[in-house]
Amino acid sequence: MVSVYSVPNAFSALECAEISRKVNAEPESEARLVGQTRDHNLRRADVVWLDDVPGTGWVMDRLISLVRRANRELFNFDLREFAESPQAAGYKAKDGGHFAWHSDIGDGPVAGKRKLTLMVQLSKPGAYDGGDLEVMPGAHVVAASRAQGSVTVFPSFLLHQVTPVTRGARQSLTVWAHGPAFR
Ligand SMILES: O=C(O)CCC(=O)C(=O)O
Ligand SMILES: [Fe+2]
Repeated sequence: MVSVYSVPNAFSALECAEISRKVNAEPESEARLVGQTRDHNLRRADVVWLDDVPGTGWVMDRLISLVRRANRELFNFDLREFAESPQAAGYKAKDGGHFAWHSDIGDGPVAGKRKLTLMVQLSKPGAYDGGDLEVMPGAHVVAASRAQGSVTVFPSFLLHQVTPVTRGARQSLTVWAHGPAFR
């Protein structure tokens, strides 16, 4: 069963650089978890919500068409909306950036409706060591492509992690598609 979908060059290097530049111009806040708590053992990252970044409407349009394509070609989930802003995350070696094993489906009214998770690699792979997004679709771990501009899509209930960044910094962009809760 294949349950991780990937698109190699969903964004060009130039587009990734433009997104990063715009995101980096905004004030970042420390990542909070579902329920608004902070737990550095679970996650250490700085986040910027894309909805707060001017001039990124085209990014959301692209993300929507990528999610639709992944859903049409592989998942066939009942998706209804994008109920949350995409989130740009920065994981820095100097801060011990990482995100331990978790599922994206939370208890809240919005996080409970997450069905697909889409991640864009904004950084060049040589900019950092570690920082691999690993997804567990079954007994084996699947590592997301590290290529800049690549997109990885997976069901939000799957366990996944970002291994600690040990050199440099990694930036990613994540968006969720929502629909009636799995049952
Ligand atoms: O940064 C990533 O690659 C994944 C982020 C993530 O898992 C999340 O925001 O829930
Ligand atoms: Fe996640």
